[in-house]
Amino acid sequence: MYPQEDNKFKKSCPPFNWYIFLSFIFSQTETTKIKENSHTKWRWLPPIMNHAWPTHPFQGPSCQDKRPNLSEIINHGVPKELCQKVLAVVTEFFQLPPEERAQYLTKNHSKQVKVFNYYQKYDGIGKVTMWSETFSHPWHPTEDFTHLLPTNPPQYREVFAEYARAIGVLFDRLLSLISRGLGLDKDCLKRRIGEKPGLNTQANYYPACPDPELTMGMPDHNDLGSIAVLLQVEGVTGLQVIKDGKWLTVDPVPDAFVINLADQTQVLSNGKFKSVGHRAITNKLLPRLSLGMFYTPNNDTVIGLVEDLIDEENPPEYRKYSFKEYMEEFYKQEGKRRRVKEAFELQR
Ligand SMILES: O=C(O)CCC(=O)C(=O)O
Ligand SMILES: [Fe+2]
Repeated sequence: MYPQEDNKFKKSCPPFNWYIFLSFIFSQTETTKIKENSHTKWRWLPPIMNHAWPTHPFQGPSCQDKRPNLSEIINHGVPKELCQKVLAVVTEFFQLPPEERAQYLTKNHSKQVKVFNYYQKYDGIGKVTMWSETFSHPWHPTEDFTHLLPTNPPQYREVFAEYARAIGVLFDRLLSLISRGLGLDKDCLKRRIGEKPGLNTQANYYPACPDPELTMGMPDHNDLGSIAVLLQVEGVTGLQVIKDGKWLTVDPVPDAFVINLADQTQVLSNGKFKSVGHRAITNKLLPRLSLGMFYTPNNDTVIGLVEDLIDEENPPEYRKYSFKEYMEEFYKQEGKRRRVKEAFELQR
């Protein structure tokens, strides 16, 4: 697998010096803060997904989640220059002429490399469409899909492969930290997420929006897999997290990754770690780019309780399911604020 193979990268990492400096970070205000960003050359580009202009104001979805789990980490070992390079190359991709990006446009989710929007149908916000465009593809094993990735921008394949190797190392560290945080052996979570995990990236591009009140970048959701490592461009906010029923803005911190705990971590930890409810809003002045890397079980993996976490005081909260069942439930809930893991909760 990627991390073990990549000794060259490991040697270049700083010591394993984790500093989770903002656990449960929440900014003090829900106001979107926008700073001019001199490093990123943005130009306005209408999203190819959203031709229809929304006709009534966005109401804001409600969410009951009380204890989100989101952190920003620094000293993560992924070189700053590499993060900047990958953001630059993905930005360039979104700045290609729409016809060029449109070759990847699809509603078929079984496609490996695709431009799409998961949330175009969404109850509760009426006719409002999402003001975003997402480019998704696997990030490992590279030899299986690199030939499908864009050749324009020309550096895309090479930069992405280098970034994917570095993030592979990071995922191993995170999974082992979370396992140890649960009092389990360091490989436990990775083992439970299973062989041949789905390793996909999602680059989300949110063009500047003439009236952000009328639409959403990405609606309220929880990530599906185990954890997500999210890189945001500096200087443009958009990510929000729900806490005690309030949306709070997560300002990008220089050189930091946002780490979202996702649904499978909540289930496997029997509710000890919470999957975070989050969304992205748009702004009037600047486009925004975020790049998520995901680590997800494959369809055959059975997600079930970890015996060491269960006792009289902590009875199992979820029934066993295959990830295929979980994804069927996910697609069944299209158009709603998806609450997929809730469908597998055991009734008391
Ligand atoms: O743009 C963001 O910050 C959020 C992206 C996100 O939540 C996702 O890709 O699942
Ligand atoms: Fe997400």
